[in-house]
Amino acid sequence: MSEREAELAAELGSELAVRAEKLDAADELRGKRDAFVLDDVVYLDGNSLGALPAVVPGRVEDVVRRQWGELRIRSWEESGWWTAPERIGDRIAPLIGAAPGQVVVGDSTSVNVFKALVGAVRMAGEGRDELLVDATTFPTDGYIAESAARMTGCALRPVTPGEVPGALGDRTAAVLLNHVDYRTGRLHDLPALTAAVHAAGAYVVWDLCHSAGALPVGLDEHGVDLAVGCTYKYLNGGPGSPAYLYVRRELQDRFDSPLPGWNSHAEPFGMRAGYEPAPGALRGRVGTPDILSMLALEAALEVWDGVPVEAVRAKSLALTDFFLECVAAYVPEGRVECVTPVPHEERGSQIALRCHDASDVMKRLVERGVVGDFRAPDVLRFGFTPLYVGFADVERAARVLARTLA
Ligand SMILES: Cc1ncc(COP(=O)(O)O)c(C=O)c1O
Ligand SMILES: Nc1ccccc1C(=O)C[C@H](N)C(=O)O
Repeated sequence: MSEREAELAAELGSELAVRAEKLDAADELRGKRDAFVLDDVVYLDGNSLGALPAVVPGRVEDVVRRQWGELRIRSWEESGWWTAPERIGDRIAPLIGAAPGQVVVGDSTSVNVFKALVGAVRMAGEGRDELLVDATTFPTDGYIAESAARMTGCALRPVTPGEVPGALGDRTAAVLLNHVDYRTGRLHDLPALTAAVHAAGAYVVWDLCHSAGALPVGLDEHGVDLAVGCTYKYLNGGPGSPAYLYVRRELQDRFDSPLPGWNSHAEPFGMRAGYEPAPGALRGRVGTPDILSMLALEAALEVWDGVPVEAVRAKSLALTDFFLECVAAYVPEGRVECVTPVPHEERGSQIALRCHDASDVMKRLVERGVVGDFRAPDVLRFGFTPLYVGFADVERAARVLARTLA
């Protein structure tokens, strides 16, 4: 770099740093950062594991020492343990555009994908023996779909989300899609794809792992049939926190879970030999809930009090726009290729940059205090959680990235 070039870069850098400061000062969500336990690392991996909300350790301590340690068995009732899956489901519901009574928390996302897909095929009924799955999906969804297809006697057709409308037909039973692609960060058109699946007389299952807590989903508004998602990314529930299952109210009576455990029985303590499903979202339950993780999640969700998802979306787009601008200013042209769509309506809350030495670059970035992640074979992934990431973080991340790529 010539002296003049270095001067220009420094000027540009200080201009962007000043802009970052102003953007942070004007940010309505700025105060939310204090609700999290953070250090001086720029944490851009909340799309893999959300940061720890400060309220969680104390709550978990109470659950362990008092609820478990002192109340013991009484806590199933007195501490609200038994009803936690539906209570916490109702806490998540507004974040994904669902009215109460349609979301139940429990099990992993993978297990809920299984329940939802097999449940969808069973609802579709005779003559519909084809299952479409997003060919670019996070692998677990593809594995589960393959097994669900085999078990239900369906043929599995992997297609890209864009190919779905053309692939639908009168044999399609169900379609499994991702709202935001885990690798590229592409946001798919949930309203249009849902409408297309319905026009073909089939059922749609949406995986919301990378959208819930980052952008409005509108499940009820768009008539989604079934949806699943994890709670450890933008919902900050903690490592391995339980996932959730949404079953649209009008379908609940017909939802025939392939995992009908005693927790979804109409009368669990009746200890009857025959299975009779509980009404409502409860039907999505299986066995005894994982109380420690579940109540940590419940505490974590308190950070959402008074936070509209629309404000989160607006900040998320501003953060990713600003990151793209800083990367364009600092990183030599051609060194990375952005694989995340630029139009807002096609972008989730992450930026994915492709470069041949991505694995190595991410290791060095982490050493320098900027934490994103690497996704094989060549993607640098940066997730922006609007509740705790600020604009100065974004500017610093792009600056350190440029230095690392040099
Ligand atoms: C889209 C998507 N689906 C599913 C999963 C994971 O499922 P599970 O919670 O069962 O590990 C992830 C990430 O872990 C994901 O990104
Ligand atoms: N659950 C995990 C456990 C360990 C490491 C990563 C994850 C992830 O969630 C990865 C994420 N789903 C992704 O989009 O890559």
